[in-house]
Formats: sequence, structure tokens, C-alpha cells
Amino acid sequence: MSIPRALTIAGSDSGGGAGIQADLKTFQELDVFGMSAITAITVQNTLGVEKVYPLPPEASAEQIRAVGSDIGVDALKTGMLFNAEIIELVARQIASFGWRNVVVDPVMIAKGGASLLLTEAIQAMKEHLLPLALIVTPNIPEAEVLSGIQIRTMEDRREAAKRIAEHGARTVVIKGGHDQGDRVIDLLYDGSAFTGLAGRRIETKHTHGTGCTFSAAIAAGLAKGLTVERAVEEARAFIQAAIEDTLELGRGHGPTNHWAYCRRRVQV
Ligand SMILES: Nc1ncnc2c1ncn2[C@@H]1O[C@H](COP(=O)(O)OP(=O)(O)O)[C@@H](O)[C@H]1O
Ligand SMILES: Cc1ncc(COP(=O)(O)OP(=O)(O)O)c(N)n1
Repeated sequence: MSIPRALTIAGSDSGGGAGIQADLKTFQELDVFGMSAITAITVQNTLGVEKVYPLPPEASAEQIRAVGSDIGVDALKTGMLFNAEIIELVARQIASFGWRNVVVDPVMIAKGGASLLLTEAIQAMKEHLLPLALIVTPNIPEAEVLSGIQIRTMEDRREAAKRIAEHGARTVVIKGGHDQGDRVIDLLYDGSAFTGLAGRRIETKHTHGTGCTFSAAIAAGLAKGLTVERAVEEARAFIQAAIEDTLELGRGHGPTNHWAYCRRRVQV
């Protein structure tokens, strides 16, 4: 039996709730062998990001080459990439391996307001990374930046998804974690049709790393051979359980519970 293998190309979160740490926990919980290429080290806890130390761009590229040429990659996700040089080298590696199951989480700003992507790197993301994406998963502010339009209504959200798809991403999922009201709606656009995936908004401040965890769960599903739609569905179930069964860690925005989804499955 072959073991599904997934790679995360992202930043390290010392607090363990987001970034590489969240991704590897998610891969492990979803029965996928996880590997990492670290792009930056953040000094971070539930109170916010204190400092960012980007690694030399070649360090990211070499980690990708090392695991790709030896262990192999069934699916990958990108997270915090920080600058244009890292984006360009990462995109070059992905293209040279010909990997197709690519999930791009266009991480820009942490919930506490720290910048995780330099403004001048946005163009590089559009130009070099989005054309390689099977799925791109912006939250609402990221979708505004990538599409160049303000999102107020569902119609705006659909228009933004279309514009983001024009950069070459095959599927766009605009996440609804920033929605107001009692529902969150993730909007999926596959280049021709829209699907609104609605769920109950869970009232909690402990949502640190939701976007990282969601995109990692999608990558895990793709690594296991799920379709895009099924991988997104399972990722939604995974993150909802992780938000609901809160861990109450730290004094700020705490991490989600990466054990919750599988523990619930064992109980039923
Ligand atoms: N309070 C919440 N209740 C239910 N689902 C949520 C909540 N916050 C985020 N989500 C879900 O978590 C996933 C990540 O979304 P989001 O928080 O918008 O990403 P990001 O961390 O990039 O801002 C989406 O599937 C979204 O619907
Ligand atoms: C190292 C690192 N990568 C990404 C993020 C942002 O994660 P996200 O899932 O968008 O969650 P919040 O920061 O919005 O809570 C991060 N903080 N650190």
C-alpha cells in the first residue's frame, strides 16, 4: 500500500497554531505523511507575531528539491511565502517537478495585523504562483487584494472569484471566516459554476490558524486521491470540529484543536 505524501511550503509559527506546525498536525491527523519546506521563522504566540525572520530564498527551494527528488509529493500547499524572491523560487521548483495537486493559501496578514507577505510580492504571487494552483484559498481581505475589488455582497464575492481565476488558478475558494452574522459561507468557483458552502458561525476568539489548517486539510485530501469537491468538504468538516472543540490555550487568539475531527470519528 502506498502512503499518501503531502508537502507544506510555509512559515514556522512558534506558537504551534498556524503555519508549518498546523499543517503537519493536520496531515498527521488525516493519515498523510507530512513534509515541510520552511520559508521563514516567526516569533509568535496567541498574542500575535513579534518578529519575522525570512530564510534565504534558496533554502526554501533546496528543501523542496530534497524531498521531491527522494520521498515524492502527492499534493502540496503553500502558506506564508513572505517575499517575491521566495515566491519565484518556490514556483520554479513546483513547475520543474510538474506537480499538479497544488493548494495556494495566499497568506498576507495575520489576525493580529502583522504582515506575512510584503506588498511588493503580491504581483509575484499573481504572476508565478496562481497559474500553478489547482486550488487557491483566499479569505475575504486576500480576495480583495488579488481581485482588486471591494467585497461587500455575495455578487462581489462571485466577481472576485472570477477575477482571481483569470490568473490561472483552476478552483477558487473564497473563505467566509470574516463573514458577519450567524453563518459562514465558503464560495467555491471551478471556472464555470459557483457552490456556496454554508455552515454555522462558531462564536469563539480561538481561531488562530484556521486558514492554514483548512488549506492543509484540502492538500491532505488531494494526496489521498479525493476530488477537489470532496477534499474541500472534508477540510470544512475538519476545521469546523477544530474550531468547535476549543483548547482555550494562551491569553490571546488561541489555536484550533487539530485532534477534534478524528477523535469525534472514533467516538461515533
Ligand atoms: N467562527 C467560525 N465558525 C465557523 N467556521 C469558521 C469560523 N472562522 C473560520 N471558519 C472557517 O475556517 C476556514 C478558514 O477561514 P478563514 O478564517 O476565513 O481563513 P483565514 O484564517 O485565512 O482568515 C473556512 O472554512 C471558514 O469557513
Ligand atoms: C507562520 C504563519 N503562517 C500563517 C499565518 C496565518 O495563518 P492563518 O491561518 O491565516 O491564521 P491567522 O493568523 O489569521 O490566525 C500565521 N499567523 N503564521
